[in-house]
Amino acid sequence: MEGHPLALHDVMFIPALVAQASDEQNKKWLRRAQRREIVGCYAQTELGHGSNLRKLETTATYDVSTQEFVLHTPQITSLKWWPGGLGKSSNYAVVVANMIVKEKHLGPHSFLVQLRDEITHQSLKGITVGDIGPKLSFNAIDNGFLGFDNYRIPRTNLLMRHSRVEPDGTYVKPPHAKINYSAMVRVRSHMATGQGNFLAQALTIAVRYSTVRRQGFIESGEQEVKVLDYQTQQHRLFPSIAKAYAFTFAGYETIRLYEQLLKEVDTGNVSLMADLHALTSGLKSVVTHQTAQGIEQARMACGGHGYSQASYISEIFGVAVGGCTYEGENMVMLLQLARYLVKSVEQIKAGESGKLGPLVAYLAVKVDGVDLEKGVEEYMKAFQHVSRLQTWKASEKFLKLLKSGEKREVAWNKSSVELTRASRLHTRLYIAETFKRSVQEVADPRLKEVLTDLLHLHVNYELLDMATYALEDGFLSSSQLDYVRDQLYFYLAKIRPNAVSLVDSWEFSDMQLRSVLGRRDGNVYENLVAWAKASPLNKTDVLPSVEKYLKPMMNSKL
Ligand SMILES: CCCCCCCCCCCCCCC/C=C/C(=O)SCCNC(=O)CCNC(=O)[C@H](O)C(C)(C)COP(=O)(O)OP(=O)(O)OC[C@H]1O[C@@H](n2cnc3c(N)ncnc32)[C@H](O)[C@@H]1OP(=O)(O)O
Ligand SMILES: Cc1cc2nc3c(=O)[nH]c(=O)nc-3n(C[C@H](O)[C@H](O)[C@H](O)COP(=O)(O)OP(=O)(O)OC[C@H]3O[C@@H](n4cnc5c(N)ncnc54)[C@H](O)[C@@H]3O)c2cc1C
Repeated sequence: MEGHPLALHDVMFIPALVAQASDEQNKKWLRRAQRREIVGCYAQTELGHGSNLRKLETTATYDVSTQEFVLHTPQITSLKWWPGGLGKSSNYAVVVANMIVKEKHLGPHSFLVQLRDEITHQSLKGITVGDIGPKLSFNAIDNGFLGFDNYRIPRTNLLMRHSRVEPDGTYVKPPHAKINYSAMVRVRSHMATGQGNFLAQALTIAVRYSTVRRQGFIESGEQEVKVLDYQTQQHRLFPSIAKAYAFTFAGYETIRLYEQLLKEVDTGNVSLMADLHALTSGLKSVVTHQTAQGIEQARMACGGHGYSQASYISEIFGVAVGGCTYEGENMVMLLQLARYLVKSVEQIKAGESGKLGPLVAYLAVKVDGVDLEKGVEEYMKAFQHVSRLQTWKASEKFLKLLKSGEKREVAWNKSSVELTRASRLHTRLYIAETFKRSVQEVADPRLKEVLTDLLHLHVNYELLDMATYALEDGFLSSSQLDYVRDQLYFYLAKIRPNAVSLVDSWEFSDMQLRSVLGRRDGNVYENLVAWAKASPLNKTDVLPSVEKYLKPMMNSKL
């Protein structure tokens, strides 16, 4: 859970080689990396810049006389800062640097760079490298810093699957300007399943514990109830169970799309890139934010014991919440999706709705109302409506400012809160639709019934959560919202008997969960006592600090 020093080797270093190195280069490097003869990381972010990649300061200047690139970090803010596994473990890195050839700045490109001696592991001359120190979490990963002092690498270490620099310095452009960002798109494509998994772990702990913990009464005179029987507890946990499933389904789809993209790019077809970038930018942002919220609710649902490290939920939270920042800060990524949404609106206004991709086609189709009692399809129409409403509103605001003479960037900034709202709603629609499609495809009727209950819970919870948008233009009436509320409570109660099976179906072992509260056998109290007794403070009855500090204080006559 805390990560491990080779995580980035598998998650980004190897995928960057696969996607960006040529076949010839990979004959040299990939097999060695896969056999872990060399250990690598992905070094892009700098002390001064992470989000704005065009302003990365590390330069790779081509020296035609020696056919080498000279890597250099000219000032303190140019140091690479944050890359996982960089500090101590890696001896190689895929380094993203601004490439300069014949004095022309050609933007960020990826290079394979050796950092440490393969035998002694000592850092090489011209390289400064180390660990950035303790973090909120993820402390088993050595996130690092890296500086270059005119460090030379061969020309052939530029990853050349899509763009090339010939020996004489001729630059061959990639088929798409952002193709070098593929390692990030890959991780973003995997994040929905990864985050769904974090959420699932926290929920397994909280749901299991909630069937062990008894506190208070629902009907007087009865035995104290399992806290999971309280409607508030169910409302705290069950919508997140639905989300963990929904995120996993959405993630399967984006992983498949990424694999498809890789194949298409190899045949020169880059048409999927913009769609996948927009989709994964929104998805990573919404999923990480909602996962962090869901995990924190799971912790609070465990009361005081949730705050103990014995719950392990705080560690899961610390790791998961990092996802709101890494692979693109969430606001920045929501604004990337917003660019795509605004462009879609501009297309519709220009009478080109036919050109819209399938995920945004709904933006052109107005619906006057819905009959929610007819089922999930009507909820989808309601989600489409609120997303369309907000997307148009935000886009119109931006376009109006533009028309009034504001500079594009200023108009964008003044509309950005509204734009991020549109991106979230669009992404939540996508999550609901993939959830619906995935449940429809389930063959086993008993499984399908339980998942359908979760889907119903999800759509009711979501619609209620975005109700202000739907009420704003009278699309939904307050009596329709009463219906949604009733449905929500109905499904909370319906899911209760299956709640433990739903979390057990994720099959986390006790070793994986590392939680005293979430133990499969339910023996929470005995093990909490044993866990407390094992605390380092309990190794001796009287601590040395008693003689050193407490006694002098207690005996002082002052
Ligand atoms: C098994 C798999 C993994 C499982 C993961 C599960 C979790 C498990 C945990 C494991 C360990 C944890 C790992 C943590 C690892 C973390 C790694 C990192 O964080 S790496 C660094 C990540 N950094 C970023 O994400 C930086 C964010 N910034 C950007 O991406 C860009 O700067 C930007 C997109 C914000 C802007 O880019 P820029 O070049 O400046 O764009 P322009 O303004 O010039 O142009 C915008 C234009 O380009 C299009 N665009 C941008 N990016 C892409 C892309 N990737 N693909 C396609 N198109 C792209 C964009 O849409 C715009 O198009 P336009 O038509 O002009 O609107
Ligand atoms: C756990 C962890 C692991 C990481 N691993 C790696 C790794 O392996 N390799 C690597 O290269 N990097 C890694 N990073 C770095 C990470 O990718 C960056 O921190 C991230 O992309 C955010 O960039 P930043 O730090 O520059 O944030 P900033 O951009 O400085 O964000 C600060 C604030 O400014 C806002 N902001 C910035 N730009 C805009 C804008 N255009 N519009 C509106 N608001 C804006 C943001 O929303 C945010 O609120 C890791 C980070 C973490 C936390």
